[in-house]
Amino acid sequence: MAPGAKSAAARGKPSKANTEARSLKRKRGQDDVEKLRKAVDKLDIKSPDIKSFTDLPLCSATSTGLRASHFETLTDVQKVAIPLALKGKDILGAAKTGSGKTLAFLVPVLEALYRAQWTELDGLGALIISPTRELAVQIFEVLRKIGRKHTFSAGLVIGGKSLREEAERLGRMNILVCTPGRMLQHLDQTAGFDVDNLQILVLDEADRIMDLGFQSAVDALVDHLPKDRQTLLFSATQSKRVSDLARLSLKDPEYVSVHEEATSATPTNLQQHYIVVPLAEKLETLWGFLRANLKSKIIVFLSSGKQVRFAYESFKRMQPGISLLHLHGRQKQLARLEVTSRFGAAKFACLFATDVVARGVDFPAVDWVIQADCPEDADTYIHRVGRTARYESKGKAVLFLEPTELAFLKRLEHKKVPIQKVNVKETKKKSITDQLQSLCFQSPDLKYLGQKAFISYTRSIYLQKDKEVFKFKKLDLDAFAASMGLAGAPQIKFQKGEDVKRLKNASREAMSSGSESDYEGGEGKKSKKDEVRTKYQKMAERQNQDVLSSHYRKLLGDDDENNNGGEDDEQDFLAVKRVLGDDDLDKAAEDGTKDQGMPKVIQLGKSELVIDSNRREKLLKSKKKLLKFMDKPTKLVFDDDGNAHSLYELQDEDDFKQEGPAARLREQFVETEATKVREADVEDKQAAKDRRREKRDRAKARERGEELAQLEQQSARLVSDSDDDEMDEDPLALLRSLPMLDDRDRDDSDGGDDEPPKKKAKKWFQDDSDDERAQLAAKNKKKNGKKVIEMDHEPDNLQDLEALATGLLED
Ligand SMILES: Nc1ncnc2c1ncn2[C@@H]1O[C@H](COP(=O)(O)OP(=O)(O)OP(=O)(O)O)[C@@H](O)[C@H]1O
Repeated sequence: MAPGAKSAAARGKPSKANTEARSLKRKRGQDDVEKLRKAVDKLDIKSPDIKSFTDLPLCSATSTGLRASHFETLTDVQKVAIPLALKGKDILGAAKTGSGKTLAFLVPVLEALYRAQWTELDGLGALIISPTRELAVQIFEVLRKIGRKHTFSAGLVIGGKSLREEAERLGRMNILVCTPGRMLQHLDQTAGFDVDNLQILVLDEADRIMDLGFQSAVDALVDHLPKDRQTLLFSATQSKRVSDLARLSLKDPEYVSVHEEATSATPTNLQQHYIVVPLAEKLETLWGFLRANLKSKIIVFLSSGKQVRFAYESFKRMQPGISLLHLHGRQKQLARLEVTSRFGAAKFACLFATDVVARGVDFPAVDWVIQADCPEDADTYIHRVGRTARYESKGKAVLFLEPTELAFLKRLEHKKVPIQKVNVKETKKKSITDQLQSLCFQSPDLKYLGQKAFISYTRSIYLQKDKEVFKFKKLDLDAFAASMGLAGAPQIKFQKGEDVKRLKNASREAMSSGSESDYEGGEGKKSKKDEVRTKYQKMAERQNQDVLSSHYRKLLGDDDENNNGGEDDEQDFLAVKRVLGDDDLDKAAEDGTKDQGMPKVIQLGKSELVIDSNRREKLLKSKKKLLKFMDKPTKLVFDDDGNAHSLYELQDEDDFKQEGPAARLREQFVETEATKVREADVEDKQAAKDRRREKRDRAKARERGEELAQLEQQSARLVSDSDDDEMDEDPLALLRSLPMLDDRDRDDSDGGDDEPPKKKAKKWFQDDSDDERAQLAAKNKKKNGKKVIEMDHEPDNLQDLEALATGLLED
């Protein structure tokens, strides 16, 4: 490059050569786009020659990205869906799990924007919606890989960051991958976020997104989007419901169902089995399975987050010899992402999960999918087992069926799911009930988790729609509770009219009741993050955790519930109340209320003291302080036999009559009581007199001390005024200088000006009113560090004064 050109570039001014090069490039780009458009128009979508990505009219950026990501051969669904989508058709795509649907929509997205020569200034061109954050992250990663040579900006909108932080970037994005709730929140609240140019809308796991749980969010979201756009819907279990198509304003959609004719709805390289396991043997069967497959990568699906937590926590403590992970919708986003990436990278591991990863998530090389809890329907079954045997790999799946759930096999058959029965080897069976029992005994946390897991499982069964499969009444709940290590089956009550799917879909924020939020339907709701709540308040708020909640709310004094009238009963799933007797007080004080699982309630007389904070816990250590919480004491008298009686008791009427006429008895009673009062009065007066005398004597003694203090001050002053040498020479000089009684008397009578004589004189004759002053003086004395010499009489002669002076000097 010429020096001149270099300096021009350095100054930021494009050189003539550069400008020419750029316009040439643009021209070539336009030519390319034009060629591509023509090639797409000419593309025969039914051509058997379309086998690999190179057979498709794709721009070089996309082709390079695909090649660099090692994607060459097209999968069945890609062969059919990509050409149609390139031609701008709306698509309803259905293909088996792991068959490559992600690329079937990502490639057309990149191509559509490329051909439209989309730039940053054009705003949002494509929106891809996923039901879960995990899946959204995964789609975004694939997009980044294959789109690496494109210049489009792409973003992930799944929450987790502040709305404002996300909003700042939204305006600059060309492609967004999002979950419905969060996206809707932005569309509603982010000023200047313009989606009017949107070219393509994609719904992955479309049947799920069109489902009840997302209905309102998706409808509202679609309302914001322009009608004139291309729409692509994909799922392994696609529905062709006309109502759904109308909701999304699809225009003559092409139905791509490459495996419709297949004999099985699940991948052919997937082996599927079921075992019949009574509910009470489920955990030990699972344990036995894990112990027998330590060198495997396993996903265990359970029906609720609470069960996931219980299975994970209890198995972890029992150390099966395989690394355990757990994932459910109530975990924080960061933890969820960390678990997915850890499990993805692991060679051997077991992941306990809810349906949060049932759909779409592409963990590599999963060997086993265990469905320890029967899924709610056959579609969920298909998606769950689809986490293994993906693309061309093999996989195995086992479904645990309770003997009462065998009707589920019919549902599977109807959906063309080939499944075979197997039995667990007797030698592999091993009870873990004792271990779980002792674990629950040792750890109240685990026990509490177990109770919650028990309730959430039974509740989910009760709420299932398919009553032919899920027969709540036939379950042996006591045996189930025992198998979890619980001492008894927690008491449960169900709310009428609950819908299991609705509960499951509702977000964590939306449901104060705390049901699982495995999908991201309503995450746009306002969070209560800013409120500071205690652990017990949080426990109380989780109504749907079913255990103890209403009880805690009552303990916390929340009157709302008490005002609910009839609702009270409905919400009172289980009432567990720990009331400690007085005997427990010391014990509780000793252990400092170690049981952190629940607040303690101490019965104090008729009232209850709730120990729900550290401050109150400390209270336990002071019985004195506890007294203030007690009712007023009742005075009792004890008879000779040691029986307690209240102070006044009615006498037996017959006994009373035998004692004589009532009037006489009354007179007698009045007389004896009056005598008692008179005697007591005399005693009281005497006692009062004695007290006064004692007080006077004490005051006198203090007064004398005061006087001595005065003397000391005087002597001290004298000492300081006199010459030190002189003192050394004549120690009696001080003594001689002491004021003599006669002098004072004289001063008194004379009313001389030198000293305040009255004050001085008074010191030896103290009355009650002088008490305070005397005390003050005594205090001053002590401050000066001098000893107060107490005399029981006035120093009325020289000896006394000598004694006083000696005392002072000695000091
Ligand atoms: N053309 C291809 N060549 C090689 N591998 C591919 C191809 N297309 C997809 N794959 C791989 O197949 C796996 C499954 O793909 P993908 O996740 O898109 O499946 P899916 O149909 O969306 O599954 P699900 O229904 O579970 O969501 C991925 O690991 C992906 O990388």
